[in-house]
Amino acid sequence: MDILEFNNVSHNDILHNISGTLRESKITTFVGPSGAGKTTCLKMINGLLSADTGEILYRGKNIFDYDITRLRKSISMAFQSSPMIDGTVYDNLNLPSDIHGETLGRDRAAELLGLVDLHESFLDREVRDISGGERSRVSLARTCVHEPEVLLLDEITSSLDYVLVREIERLVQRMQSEMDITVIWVTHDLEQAKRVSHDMWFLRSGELLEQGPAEFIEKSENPEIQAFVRGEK
Ligand SMILES: Nc1ncnc2c1ncn2[C@@H]1O[C@H](COP(=O)(O)OP(=O)(O)OP(=O)(O)O)[C@@H](O)[C@H]1O
Repeated sequence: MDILEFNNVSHNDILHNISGTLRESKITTFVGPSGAGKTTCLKMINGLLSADTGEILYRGKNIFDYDITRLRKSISMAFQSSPMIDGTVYDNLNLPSDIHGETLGRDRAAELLGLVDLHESFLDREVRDISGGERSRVSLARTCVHEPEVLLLDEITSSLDYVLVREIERLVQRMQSEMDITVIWVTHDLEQAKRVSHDMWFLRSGELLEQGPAEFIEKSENPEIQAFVRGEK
């Protein structure tokens, strides 16, 4: 079943008539060369950017017909380089609640760390003292505070070395299946996309050239996609 649908979505000069669907409880990666519009598409899904024309449907309803606060609880986003505030891991996990005038319980915070295989003793660690891999885990835990249905991930492994990249990929795959959530993951790394994707969207110059089960990327007859797969663009 499709959980999200783009209908002829355009945004400034960046996206042009994007129409496509995203399946529920799957990992879909947005791939394509730099400047293709991958991050812009992602930001449109939770209303950080709006369409000039066209619409995005979430469970059949225009995303702007939802209360934006509730939408962002259901559709949560983790950013490149895992931005954090100064303070402890707990302070950072508490941020999404704090924004809504709530406070995250310590037990729930410890549970969230468990989800990403970090011991609860991390709650009182200063974020400036934790490693890059731990930081990525905390960032992922933070996206889960409000038990989202959809996780939007923007290049979350780009600053990590290869071993950590694989660890985070396995963690996201496990989170996806254990929590039965939908993951939409922007990556410029085709090998990563091939490892983690059920489905892919291939974007280039603000257009969605092809979409579907991940295998299409190897079989596509589109010369632009073939060139990308060969590493030429
Ligand atoms: N706020 C903005 N104002 C003007 N142009 C923008 C803005 N944000 C993005 N762009 C442009 O839109 C295009 C698409 O950007 P976007 O970040 O969505 O691409 P991307 O596929 O995620 O690229 P990358 O892999 O390099 O991050 C780029 O040419 C970028 O310079």
